[in-house]
Amino acid sequence: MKKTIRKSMIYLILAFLVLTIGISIDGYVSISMMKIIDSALEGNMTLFKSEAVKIFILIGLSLPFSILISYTRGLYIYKSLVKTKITYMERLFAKNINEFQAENNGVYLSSMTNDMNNIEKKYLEGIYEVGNSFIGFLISFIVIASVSPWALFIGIGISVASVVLSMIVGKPLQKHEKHRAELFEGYTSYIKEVLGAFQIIKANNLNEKVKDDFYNKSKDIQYKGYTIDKIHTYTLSIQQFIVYASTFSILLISAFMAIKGSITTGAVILIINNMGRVIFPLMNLGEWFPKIFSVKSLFTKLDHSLENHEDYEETTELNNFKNTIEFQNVFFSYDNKEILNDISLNITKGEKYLVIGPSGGGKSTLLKLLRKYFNPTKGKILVDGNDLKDLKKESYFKNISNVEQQVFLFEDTLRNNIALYKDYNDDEINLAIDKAGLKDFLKALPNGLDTMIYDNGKNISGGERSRIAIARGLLNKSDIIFLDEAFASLDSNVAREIENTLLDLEGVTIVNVSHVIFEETKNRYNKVFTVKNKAVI
Ligand SMILES: Nc1ncnc2c1ncn2[C@@H]1O[C@H](COP(=O)(O)OP(=O)(O)OP(=O)(O)O)[C@@H](O)[C@H]1O
Repeated sequence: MKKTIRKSMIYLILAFLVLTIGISIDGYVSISMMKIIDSALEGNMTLFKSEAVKIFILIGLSLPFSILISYTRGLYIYKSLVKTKITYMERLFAKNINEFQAENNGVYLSSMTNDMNNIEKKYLEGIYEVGNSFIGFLISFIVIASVSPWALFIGIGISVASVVLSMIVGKPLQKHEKHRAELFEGYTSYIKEVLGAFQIIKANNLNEKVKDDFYNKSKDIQYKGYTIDKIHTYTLSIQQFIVYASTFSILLISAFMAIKGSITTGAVILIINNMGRVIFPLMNLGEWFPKIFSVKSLFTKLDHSLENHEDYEETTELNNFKNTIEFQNVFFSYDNKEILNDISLNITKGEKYLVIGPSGGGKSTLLKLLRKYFNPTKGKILVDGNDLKDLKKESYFKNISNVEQQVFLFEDTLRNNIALYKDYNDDEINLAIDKAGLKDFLKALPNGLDTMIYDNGKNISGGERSRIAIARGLLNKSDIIFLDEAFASLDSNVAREIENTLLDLEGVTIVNVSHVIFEETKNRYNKVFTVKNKAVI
């Protein structure tokens, strides 16, 4: 993820360039001020006139530059953050389905909210602030050093002490930030779960338990935040002490030098004026370095959660499914739990298959292998002679439609939910709706296909959801449709009707995992597979 941010470096360089010019103008203004004060003390009218003109020009320039400084800063943060978020999404959707499902979604939710916020507030803003401080410090330092080289030595001492201190403090902070990010993951998952289980919690009087759990989780996060803030406060106090002690040393030295006559009164005022510009950047460095270091562990965590552990290179495209899917001595285990043992079977294009068997027997697992969510632990699945493992996911997925047990509905129109954002005309959509048994449902909707579905279809019944998923599959005109308990929420007449429609589809291969079995439709399947005791009969 860090590499992504580096790609927005050009905006950072632009921002620093504008910053350097803006701060240099301020530096010139203070040198001019020194000369004007000295000209007044010496009664030198020529010097006064030339410096007065200069100072007006410089002050005139400072306005557009201060506007440009905030504009380029904003542009850098905006471009870098958008790029980081987009890269995160791209990498997230490059994850294998099985590996994504193995993780708790809370990890990703927390990364997209809390971690991204930390990257913006601590890393991106931190890098800018460090650059700003460094440039500011350097220019004020040159300005002071041009009238008093002694300040140079003291300044170097201050910088070294501040930077070393920040590095030392940065280490434990990294550990605490990493721990806080982990606590946030747990917290986000918990909130997701509690909101999802709102009805169950209310109906079973679990409010008190939820309150206690919530208290413990929030307390841990807040306490971690408090620990991190404490470390920041200690560092800042020590930094302030170092900076103040050094500042007053510079002040005393410059006053002493003025008494001795080695610098002018104007130079003393210049040093005092610029002292703030040296102090502030140093304190800023002390504040931002530890924050930047603390985010380093977040990048490692993000990269780790986005990695695919099984990094197999898929090499083959599948344009159309033409002949067969063949299981050759397939074994499959979740971790060490064996579910399928030495399965060999054939699925032929255009034929219809019913998959039945006891609960927990492995029917959905068989379907997951067919859907390429998992690869076999041993053995091969060949699609038209190509190893399914080698088929590029996108090309395989174009040929199949999945009607899942859990149907997700987007917050969008019914049309987009059925067409899944692809270009189909109303006639095609209406035909799929008819075949999926959604005609009466559509008639009753106030805006027909343009009716909005909200909040994952909370006003839509389980049966209507299944029929929307079936309509998706029919509209997609895929070569293969995989159904997993698609009829479970439908009344028997509707279920039988839709099943017949699916069985009538010519040239389309259907694999239907179902507990709902009708004797009259069962006979229409070319084969019935029973998945039981790790075998398929
Ligand atoms: N992701 C997973 N990790 C570990 N074990 C799993 C996973 N998914 C399923 N299992 C286990 O594998 C076995 C087979 O599950 P599967 O979902 O394939 O059964 P099924 O026949 O479809 O059951 P049902 O009819 O109840 O849906 C079960 O014992 C289940 O607990």
